[in-house]
Amino acid sequence: MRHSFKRSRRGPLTVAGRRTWDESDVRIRPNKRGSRPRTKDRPAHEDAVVGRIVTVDRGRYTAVVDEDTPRERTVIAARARELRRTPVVAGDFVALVGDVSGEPDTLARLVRVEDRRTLLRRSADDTDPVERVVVANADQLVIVVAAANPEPRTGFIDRALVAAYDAGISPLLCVTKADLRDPAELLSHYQHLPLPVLVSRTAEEDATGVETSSDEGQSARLDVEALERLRGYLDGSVSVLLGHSGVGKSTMVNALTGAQRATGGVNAVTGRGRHTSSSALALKLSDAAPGTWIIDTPGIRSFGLAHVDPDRILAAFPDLEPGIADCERGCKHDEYAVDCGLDSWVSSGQAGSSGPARLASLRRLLGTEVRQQAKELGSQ
Ligand SMILES: Nc1nc2c(ncn2[C@@H]2O[C@H](COP(=O)(O)OP(=O)(O)OP(=O)(O)O)[C@@H](O)[C@H]2O)c(=O)[nH]1
Ligand SMILES: [Zn+2]
Repeated sequence: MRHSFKRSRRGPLTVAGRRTWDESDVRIRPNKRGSRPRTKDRPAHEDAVVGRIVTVDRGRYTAVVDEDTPRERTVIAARARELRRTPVVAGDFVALVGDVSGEPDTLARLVRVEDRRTLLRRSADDTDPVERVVVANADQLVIVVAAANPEPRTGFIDRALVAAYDAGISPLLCVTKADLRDPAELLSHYQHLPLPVLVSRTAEEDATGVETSSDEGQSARLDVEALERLRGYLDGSVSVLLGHSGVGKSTMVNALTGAQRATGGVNAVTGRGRHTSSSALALKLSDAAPGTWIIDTPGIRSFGLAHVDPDRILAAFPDLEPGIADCERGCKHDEYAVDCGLDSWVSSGQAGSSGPARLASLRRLLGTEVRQQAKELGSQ
């Protein structure tokens, strides 16, 4: 401990080469799914271990190190002074020095944040250009809505989709409570989007179900087929779950993770009975491939989109994207755009028979920022 403390006085300032990082300085390096961030070319802290941040709470960073080895353990760390302006979020890979034993009452020092594959972020609201980092290194954004109770909001889904496409994260729509209402009408809005859909429901009496319960202890029996399909999508990836209160998120997460949240794992270490903070929490999926995590985001309810670049949304529509070749510089390609190349691209049939519907869907997303001034995610 003393050794590493001394190092902090001289060494780690070379890590960043500058002292005034802010969130926009964080580099994002697109990378193949599943590969670990590179640690070479980094002279400082050769003795550091790299861990995955599972949650952040009041200046304490909880990381899992030696993941999927017999020495896997949870280490609590404090951020080194020179990183005090660097955002560190669930899903980040970080370098830890000092006491990394993970024993009770030990505290490691977090000295470096590795390059990120993806970064899910939001503006404070549509008019505030300051970006907030939400979750790092996610492969997938699972947008959870209920077919009914609470009523699904297409505005919420659209905003989440835009945030996902912008971040280069694949979205997945998960509709729960299909036993209460047929979600067909809701889903018709999304049939022309690059968006896999999963429908979940409680099990019929004579069907196989998975016994689970919500964080509030309400028990439910979920249809096993839907749950297994979801598990198939999650397997091998890091997935962020996003959804309003009451949609059945914790019921599902507990079914998938064996309720680590309530009984052990991370929280045995943080000393709390269950995760109560509003920050994101990464949980390992039980019986899944190494590297399968879901990150629950209980506190994230607004998704300001001021930072979004329309071209990044377009990238999610490869059949339409070539159409912008003839657009004028700065064309927003939205419904108000004049002489947008997408119109002729689609009307000349180059995007196929579903082209017009796809373009309408794309434009709905591109207009999301303009259309919705509300801060609250899903309030329209
Ligand atoms: N009918 C029906 N009810 C469900 C289903 N899934 C969950 N529920 C119930 O919906 C209620 C809310 O579920 P939760 O899991 O607490 O929802 P949540 O999204 O985690 O909500 P917060 O914990 O407030 O964030 C509970 O009473 C569940 O038992 C479902 O597929 N069908
Ligand atoms: Zn255009």
